[in-house]
Amino acid sequence: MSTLFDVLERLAATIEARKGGDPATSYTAKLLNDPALAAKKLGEEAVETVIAAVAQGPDALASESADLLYHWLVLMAASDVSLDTVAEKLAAREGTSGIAEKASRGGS
Ligand SMILES: N=c1c2ncn([C@@H]3O[C@H](COP(=O)(O)OP(=O)(O)OP(=O)(O)O)[C@@H](O)[C@H]3O)c2ncn1[C@@H]1O[C@H](COP(=O)(O)O)[C@@H](O)[C@H]1O
Repeated sequence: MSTLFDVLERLAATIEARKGGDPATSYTAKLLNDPALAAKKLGEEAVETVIAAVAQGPDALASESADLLYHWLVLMAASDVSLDTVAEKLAAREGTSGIAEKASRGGS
């Protein structure tokens, strides 16, 4: 069975390969050609994920999460943000509690 990480890696490669593709035959290419549309779709999928979490149950939440991750990967590609850069940001935060980090910014 593929892990989430395996699937995301394959999906990211598929998305990358759609750059310059035909928007008439590839939904991914359509979004890659229009980063604002990709961002709008990600926002919609985020809202749908929240609704699934609070009102639709685990299976719907899993499906909406898959939509969310796909659209997030497309937005990263459309905006030329490498996944390695996101990984660096997360790695730099490892071991730092969100509560401590917020307090260091004067939050409560
Ligand atoms: N994982 C996905 C994936 N998840 C969701 N979607 C599409 O995302 C679109 C938007 O989802 P919505 O829930 O908003 O559906 P909708 O209401 O019909 O969309 P709108 O009318 O609002 O635009 C739908 O058309 C889904 O089919 C995806 N489209 C593609 N992929 C992957 O990307 C690959 C390449 O796709 P193409 O570039 O289209 O060949 C595919 O083989 C898949 O692996």
